[in-house]
Order: sequence, then C-alpha cells, then structure tokens
Amino acid sequence: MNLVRLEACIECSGYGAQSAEEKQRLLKLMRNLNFNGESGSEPYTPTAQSLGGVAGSDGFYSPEFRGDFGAGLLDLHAMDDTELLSEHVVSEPFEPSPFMRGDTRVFEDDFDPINSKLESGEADTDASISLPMNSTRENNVAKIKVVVRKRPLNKKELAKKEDDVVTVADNAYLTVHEPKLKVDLTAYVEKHEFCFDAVLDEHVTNDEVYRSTVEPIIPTIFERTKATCFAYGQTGSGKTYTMQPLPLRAAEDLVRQLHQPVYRNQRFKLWLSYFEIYGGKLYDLLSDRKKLCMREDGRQQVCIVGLQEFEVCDVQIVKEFIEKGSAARSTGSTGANEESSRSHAILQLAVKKHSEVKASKRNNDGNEARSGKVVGKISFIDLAGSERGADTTDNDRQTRIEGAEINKSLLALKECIRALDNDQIHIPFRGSKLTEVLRDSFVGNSKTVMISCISPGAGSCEHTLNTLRYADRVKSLSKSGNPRKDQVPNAVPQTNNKDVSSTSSFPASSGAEDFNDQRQEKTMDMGRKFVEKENSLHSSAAASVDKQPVSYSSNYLSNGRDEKGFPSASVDRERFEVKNSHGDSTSQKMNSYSQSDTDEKVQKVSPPRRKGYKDEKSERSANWMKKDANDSDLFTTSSKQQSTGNYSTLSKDEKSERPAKWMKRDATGADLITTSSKQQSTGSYSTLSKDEKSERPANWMKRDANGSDPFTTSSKQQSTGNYNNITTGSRINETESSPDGNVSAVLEEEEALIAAHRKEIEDTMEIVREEMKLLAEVDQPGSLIDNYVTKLNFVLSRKAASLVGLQARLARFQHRLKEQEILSRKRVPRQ
Ligand SMILES: Nc1ncnc2c1ncn2[C@@H]1O[C@H](COP(=O)(O)OP(=O)(O)OP(=O)(O)O)[C@@H](O)[C@H]1O
Repeated sequence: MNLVRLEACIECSGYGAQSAEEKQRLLKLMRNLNFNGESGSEPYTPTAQSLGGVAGSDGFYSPEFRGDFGAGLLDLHAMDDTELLSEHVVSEPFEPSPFMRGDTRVFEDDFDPINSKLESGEADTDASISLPMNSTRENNVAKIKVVVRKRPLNKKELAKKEDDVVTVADNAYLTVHEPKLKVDLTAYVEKHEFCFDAVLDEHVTNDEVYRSTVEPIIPTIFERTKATCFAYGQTGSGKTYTMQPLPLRAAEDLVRQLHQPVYRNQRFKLWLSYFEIYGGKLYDLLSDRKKLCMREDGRQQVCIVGLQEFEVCDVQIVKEFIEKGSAARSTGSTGANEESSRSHAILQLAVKKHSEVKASKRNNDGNEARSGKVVGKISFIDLAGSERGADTTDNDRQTRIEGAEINKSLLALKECIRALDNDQIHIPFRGSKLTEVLRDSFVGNSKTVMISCISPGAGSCEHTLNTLRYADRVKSLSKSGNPRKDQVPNAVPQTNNKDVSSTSSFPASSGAEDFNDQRQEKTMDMGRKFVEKENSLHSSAAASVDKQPVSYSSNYLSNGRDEKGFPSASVDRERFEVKNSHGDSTSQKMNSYSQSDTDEKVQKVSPPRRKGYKDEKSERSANWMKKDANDSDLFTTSSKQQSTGNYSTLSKDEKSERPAKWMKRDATGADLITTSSKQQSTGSYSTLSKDEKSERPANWMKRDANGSDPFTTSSKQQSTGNYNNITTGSRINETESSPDGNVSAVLEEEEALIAAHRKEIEDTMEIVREEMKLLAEVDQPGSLIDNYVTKLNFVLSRKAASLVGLQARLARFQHRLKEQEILSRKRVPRQ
C-alpha cells in the first residue's frame, strides 16, 4: 500500500518533473526500500519512554513498555533504506558549521530526500530539508584507527615491585622491553617496537582518550555511518575503565547535535541499547539479563529478538543506563582482575529519524523505536579479556571454555575488520556471534576504532606483546595501513637497534614466541625473496645487455615498495617489531639488507663466475643460472625464466631448440607444475660446463642450508605446504583436548593461509608478466605460433595449479573453522 502511495507521490512531487529515466530510478529505489515498517519481518521494539524521558528511570523498565514477546525485535539492519542509497562522497572543503542547509548537490546525492519527504507526508513541500553532509570530514576520519592505551602500574604490580616495561614516544611509538634469560641464566632485555595511529600513555585521561578516538567519528553518525569502537586487551588492562566513559561522552555530543534545529525539525532521536554476548549467547543488560535471540530475516538481516531500545535525550539517563547495564554484566575473578568481564558488552547508540505522523500514531501502541529509520549508529564494545586462560589461576574448565569462545570471536572480529578495510565483498561475519551481531557495522559506511589496552608490568609482558601484535595485524594488514608506520625504521633511533643487536646471541625462544618468530622469519623471507626476485628480474634483463651484477633495491627496502610501487605489507610489518631471538633483529636485518650487507647478500645468491665459455649459448646458460640463483623463489617453475625476456634475444637455433625441450618435457607426461623446477634445473644442469656442474649443487646446498632457499620450485612450495600441514596437523593433535589449543591451531592455519595467499598473488603477478611477454613475442613478425601455444599452455597450467592449491588450503581452513565452531558449541554448557 505504501509503495503505491510512494509511487504516486513521486509522480505528483517535484520529482515528477524530472526525466523519465530519473523517475524510473527513483521508483526502483522505492521498491527496494522497506518503508512501511509494517511487514512481518520488521522488528518490533516497544518504546521505553516518550520524549522527555527524564522523568525517572523507573519508567524505562516498567513492564507496560514491553511487548508480549518480552520486548521485541531490534532490526540491526534498519539501515537498509540508507544502504541502497548512493555511497557517493562529495569532496568539499570542511566547513566549521556542518549543519548548513541548502547544498542541493549533497541533498540529491547523499541524503534520502524522497524518503524523508514521503515519510512525513511532505512530498510536495519542504524540499530544503536535508542532512548536510560533510564528506571531507568523513574522509578525514580513518576507516580503521588503532590506538593503544597503557595503564599505570596497579597496586598489585607495585607491591610486587614489577618494572614498567612499556615506554611511549611521540604519542605514536612504543617499545616493550621484555626481560629475558639466556640459557646461562644471564638476564637481558629484548626490545619490541611498535607504531600505531596513536599511543596514549598512563598519564592520558579518559577525556583525552575520547577526543582522540570517538569524537572525530560523531559527526559522521549523522551521515549514515555505522561506527564501532572496541577495546581489546588482556584482563585487567583497562578495557572497561577506558570504554565506560566513552558512550556517555558520545551521547553528550550526539544529544547536542540533535538539538540543532535541522535535526530537531526532522525528528531525529537517539536510542540506546545494551546487551552482552556470553558463551555465545545474548543477554539484554537493560532488561534483567533477559535472554535474547538472534535471527536472520528473509533478507539475511540480523535481528535481535527481544532487545529493548530506549530513547535518550539526556546524558544523565545515558549514565543511569550504563550503570545499570554494567552492573548486570557477567563478571568473574581472574588472576589479573577481581572484577573481570567474561563477556563482550555491546552498547549501541543509534540516531533515528522519525516521521511525525507515524510517530504520533505509534506512540499509542508503544512502538516508536520501530518507526524510526536508522540514520547512523555507534557501537561500543567492551570485549572480554583476550588472554587465553593460560594463567594457572584461570585453569578451571568454565574459564577456559569462555576463553576459547572469546578467542574465537576475537579472531573472527579481526578477520572482519581486515576484510572491511580491504573492501572485500565477502565479510566473514558468521565467524562468531559477536561479528554476526555487528554485521551491519561491517557493511556500507563504516568506521572502526580499536583501542588496545595494555598493562605495563613486566609480569604481563607476554600478554602485552600478544595484544600489540593483534593490533598491529589489524592495522598493518589493512589496505589503508598506517602512513606513519612506514616511517618507523627511520624514526626509531639507531641506538635501539644497537641495543638490540648487542643482545644478539639469544637462546631460542619457546612456544608461541617461536611460532611468532617463525612467522616473522617466513614473512621476512618472503619480503626479501620478493626483493631478490624483483631485482633479479630487472637486473637479469639488464644483464643480458651490460652484465651488471644484481643489486638490491634500497628504495624498496626503505619504503616497503618496489620501484613499481608494489606494496609489501609483510615487509613493513616486520620492520616494526624487532625480534631478536635468532640473533638478528628484523629491523637490523632490513637495514643490513639495504645497506652494508648488500654485497654479501648478492654474493650469496649470485651465480659462480663462468670461465672459458664465450659463445652465445653458454653465455645464455650462465644467464639462466644467474636467474636461477637470484630469482628462483616465488616462481613455481624455473621455466618462467626461459619464457621471460631472454627468449626474444635467443639465436634462431636456440629458439627452435628451446620449445623442443619443453615439448619433450611435456611429452614425458611429467607434471609441469609440480616437477617442472626439478626438470628444469635438471635440463639446465645437463647443459652446464663441468665447473658449473660442480658448483651448482654446492649452491643449492648452501641455499638449503641457510634456510632462505630461494630455489622456489614447486617442490619447495609443496614441501612448504606439507610442512604447514604437518605442523598444523600435529599441533592440532597435540592440542585437540584443549579448547584454546584448537583456537591456536586455527590461528596458525590462518597464518599459513594468508602466507599462501600472498605467495599466490606473487606467483600470479609473475605469470601475468610472462603472459604479457608472450603476447609481445607473438606479435613480432615471424614468430612461431607453436612456441606461443606451448608456452601459453604451460603458463595457464601453472596459473590454474596455483589457484587450485590456494583453494584447497582455503577449504581446509574453512573446514577447520567449522570444526572449531562445532567443538566450542559442544563445550559451552547450556545456560
Ligand atoms: N588508565 C587507567 N588509569 C587508572 N586506573 C586504571 C586504568 N586502566 C585500568 N585501571 C584500573 O585497573 C583495574 C582493571 O581495569 P578494568 O576492569 O578496566 O580491566 P579490563 O581490561 O576491563 O579487565 P577484564 O577484561 O578482566 O574485564 C581497574 O581497577 C581500573 O580502575
């Protein structure tokens, strides 16, 4: 009925004067929108209080304001009306008064004037009512902001005379000084350096925290932004202390904005809800912990059945709600915090726009919240402690189960944020209840602020590092990254690195650290190999002309990008955290690559000098060798080298000889993907001089021995894959009995998947380069189509194999997640 009316309104309104095309567009939009709010799938939330709810908080909880169902449905996706609108952002200079009227361009593009007019029955009039958008400001607010907050040492820590091991510099950098012991029990300190969007030390007040985190987001809430602010960290690190004042401050600012005439006239209102996720279940903290249930409607939109929403127009009321809700939270005592939150608490402030006509109608049946369309909202999440129940005091079964559940949701949350920042189409929100609930915060206009809370005490060092690594991962793997971060290697004083290097002969670290170190080494290797590969590609092309030795790109190393601007997040990331347990810090390593050790590195990967052979053919072999040695990584087969540039410079004989060899390999039925490198090297080997033959294996050995085997044949890939599988598999077996062990296994598999994905991208890039070369070759006059066909076939097979490999790994990982979910469901006892 409404749709018909709306269509009629479009016809009659000023929009009717527009082009037929425009009209069609609007009608289509209308049909997609869910205006009526009366359909069965619409959430139902009885109003808590009409305007001016200052009249005592009792009224907010009185039963008459609750529906039969206990309360009703809150449609977390009441945003659908806005989501369908254009995401167009108008770049205009920031204006101090963001609430100006009359910018028709913004009006048309960004707000939903039709909706606004039709809902209020003002379709024909009042075209000036609009939400002024300040796109510039919105753009200025980062999509993801990662802030770290360090709390002061608490009484317990002071009593134990714990050292403060965290130092903060320039409000953006911090160093963790980890006390360690060598095998001979000599104490030493290992430094870990990090950089974030902001680092707030122990002297920073809650008010300042608000100003550097949430305040900049507030105006964007009126611009259809769904913002999420969450605190992450070990138990007792100050998450609740940090999060509790934020909604209050935010509400203060939101209420102030709502009093602006433009919003008041349009009946914008602020609504509050507060619930928690405990053991995978939802409880309403403002309704005597009533159990809630989450449902997906026909449009796959998440609704929380029964959740109470309260209109708030006064900060005092918000305060009362927060206090009431917080008192109802699930807490328990952990080793580090007597009042530890064992749940994720989510407080949502939603700005809704109400139609006057409908609102007055609905006031009678207590359904006002439902009648409003969400303009924007902000969710404050106080996450449960991030530690994995590893403390001896936390080893009871329930705590460990909670820990596993918490970890699962933290993992899922990280994945969603990452996907979100990378503008991925698929956001893995189904990974946990937490992310499912926050689903609408992961689509459309969204902003995320993560506040990582850390404890400064030496006794919390390991947890602090874990928190910082999680935060670093959220930030550094994101597309937007951290521009400041890129400057860190230069920004970090040299003395730090020296300090670190002075403690270079460290004992092997254990457990999780080992894994982290391995991961870092792996990533480092990848970054380095990529540099080597890139350079050898460039230099090998040059080498055929001027035979210059291969050199590293210091550019690449210094800014994390190669000359072509290809980013290397992994390289960036590795530069921040100085890991020293293997005797060479990461930053040091990177520095050494880019500076004094360049020659040494080049030597390590350079081919032996050839003597005596002067004819073109042997020179060609030398070039191949050179490439093999420098470049073999990242490429599943060395045939890449054959098919690249050099081919075009081959003599005619060679040209005809080459494809014959490839054909032969094809004809032997050998799997070019899995064995080609071996074959390739064998093939090359047979054409080598005696000297070369004896030198080659030595080089391979060397490469194998130093662990950075750039001889990245597919067999290496496979073995890497197998290694990952085996280690993960065995780890899983080892930890099968413990819930958090399973989570660790998932985390590790996740790392392996991501590494494989990176590798796949690099391989694909190489393959694309080859394909382009192939095309260039085939375009040359007199080119042989047979050669082209053979090589193309080969290249495409590799491409397919690379994808299939990654897909298989992905499927395994998905399977693992599923298993984990089932296990944790089994473990969590029914409430
Ligand atoms: N920045 C700070 N300044 C002063 N005191 C702080 C600060 N941060 C935390 N505290 C104090 O430390 C104690 C633990 O903080 P809080 O309860 O916020 O930790 P938490 O991270 O929420 O723990 P859990 O995950 O167990 O709930 C509290 O007594 C709190 O007052």
